[in-house]
Amino acid sequence: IKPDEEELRAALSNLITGLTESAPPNQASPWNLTSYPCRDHWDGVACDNRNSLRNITLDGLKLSGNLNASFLCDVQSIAASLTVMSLKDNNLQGESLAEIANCRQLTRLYLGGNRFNGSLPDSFLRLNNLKVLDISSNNFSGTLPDLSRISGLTEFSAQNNQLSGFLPSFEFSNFHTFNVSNNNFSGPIPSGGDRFPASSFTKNDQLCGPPLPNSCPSASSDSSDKPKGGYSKDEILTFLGYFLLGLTVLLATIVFLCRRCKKAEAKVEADSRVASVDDSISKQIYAPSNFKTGPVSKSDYSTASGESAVVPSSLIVLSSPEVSGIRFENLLKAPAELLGRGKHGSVYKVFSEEMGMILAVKRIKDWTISSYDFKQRMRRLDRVKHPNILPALAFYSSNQEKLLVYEYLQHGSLFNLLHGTQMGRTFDWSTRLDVAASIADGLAFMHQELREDGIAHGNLKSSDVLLTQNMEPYISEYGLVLDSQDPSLAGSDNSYQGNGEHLNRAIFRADVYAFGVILLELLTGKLVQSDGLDLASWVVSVVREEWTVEVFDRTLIREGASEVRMVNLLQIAIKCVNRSQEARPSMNEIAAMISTLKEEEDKSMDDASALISTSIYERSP
Ligand SMILES: Nc1ncnc2c1ncn2[C@@H]1O[C@H](COP(=O)(O)OP(=O)(O)OP(=O)(O)O)[C@@H](O)[C@H]1O
Repeated sequence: IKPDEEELRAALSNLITGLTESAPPNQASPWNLTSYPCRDHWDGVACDNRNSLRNITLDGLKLSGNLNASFLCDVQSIAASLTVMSLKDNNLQGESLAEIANCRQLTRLYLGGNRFNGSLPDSFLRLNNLKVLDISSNNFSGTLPDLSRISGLTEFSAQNNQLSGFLPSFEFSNFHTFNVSNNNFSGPIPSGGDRFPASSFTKNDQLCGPPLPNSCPSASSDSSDKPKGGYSKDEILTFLGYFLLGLTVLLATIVFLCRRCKKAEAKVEADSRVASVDDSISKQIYAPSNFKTGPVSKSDYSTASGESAVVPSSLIVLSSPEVSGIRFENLLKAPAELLGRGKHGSVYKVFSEEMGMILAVKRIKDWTISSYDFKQRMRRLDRVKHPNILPALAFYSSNQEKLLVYEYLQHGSLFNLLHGTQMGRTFDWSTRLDVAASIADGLAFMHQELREDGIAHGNLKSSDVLLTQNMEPYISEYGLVLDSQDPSLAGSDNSYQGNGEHLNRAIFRADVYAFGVILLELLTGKLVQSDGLDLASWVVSVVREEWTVEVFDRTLIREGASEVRMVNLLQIAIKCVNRSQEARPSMNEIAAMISTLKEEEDKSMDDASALISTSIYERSP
């Protein structure tokens, strides 16, 4: 028995004990808690071949009491694998469902037909793999979090609750089931809602617009808006418009005048700050190192390293409240550890006492970008956020030096997981597929948003994919340096070929190549370059010889992962590493292909779990 299954048994025992405490004796636990959940096939429990929990189905078992989701979702091995949780038609209650959000792999969550109350936790927005959410027939109240942000949601059932407020602006065309009837929702139904019948929205007194028969009151038409002897809504809006216009002009003038004053002041202040920062740097460089770990000297990431540093600016904090007020000088003083030295610079783990947090500081060397362009680029990147892209918290730029500050993610990179320490984590097929899908989503999103700016990742490798405890990937260092393993992009001098539109396209297609290499690493478990082995050419040649199965990671074969879907993913990878850029698909196309594969995988797991649930009902009296 793997230690994980012990852990799983303990978690499920805690869960079920809490929910059956007040049940009559014949309603006690459906499980024999001295046996093992996966090996002994507990009713309603579906595991994969590695004995990790995939689905838990406890519908209609008269369970009661407070659901404590942390028993399951705070256990890393469970959170990393659980995709379906179904607790329908019991007597469960409890306001604190927030911990369910730690089960980040959930695709289907059924809580309908219970007595849950309070508002739906905002933390549910973190469940970005969710496809089905059923909270119907409970006592939920308050407004809904903006569930329209969960882009994969296709079924939402929330009828028969006391939910109120406006409906989030759902993209209804993605949904095949939608029901919010019999609540207290108000305001207009977002556009596209008329794909569903009125019965999906009825019994919400204040809800209006198609498909409901009552149209929404128009802001301007109704003359009864005009109170006796007063002003109509139109008139009030016009006055308000003039007033705001006047206010804007006034504010703009004040801001303009202040800026002029500040510029003059800043010049004086900058001179003194430069002097003081220079002073602190030179003191530190020549002082003995106070780093706690690692053979790092501060000059490794300070600006000076022998140049009599001219520091034109302090650290620029981006839109991160966590690090506001951070100072470059204090970063230099903090204890640091060298994490790695790459082609383009080094990364340090820095403990910032000032912030009370651990940071990863990347020092980029020899990037010829001007300070101005660098700042523009960083600010542009800061405006594009995706849950799988690690944002920079702050940066520093001088002519000699560029520093980037990120949150330090302690659970290591995809590279470490595949080729180094696994830190007790399993990395089964479906988790690999999830990781691939999330990276593809993140890249597709960034490519779409930053296409016109010509900012691709530029240097994607499995060491840039950092994982959280729940195996959620974050791509770091997006948009920092132009470099690529893509053989079709680099010229003999490693410079980029072409110009204008062609170059722009090539830069994005180079990311596609790099992503293909990551897929190959996930599938083969092999290093990109080990003893001269070029992974992409090796895989292509093996496949050409029709020995496809030979390429897959043996642990995947042992696990019994679906060969069909592994081959499908391999085909996508091979398209990505095509030597001709033009023949490669776009990241959007790739993300869609992988998402379809993931759906097939989830469906096959659901079918397995449906078989198990059927057997529960067959066995119950
Ligand atoms: N935010 C972070 N949190 C934790 N570890 C990080 C973070 N950023 C980078 N690392 C780790 O630091 C190490 C060095 O990173 P770096 O990006 O310099 O390596 P590289 O990708 O091999 O180099 P280069 O990008 O310069 O070619 C890698 O192991 C990486 O996983």
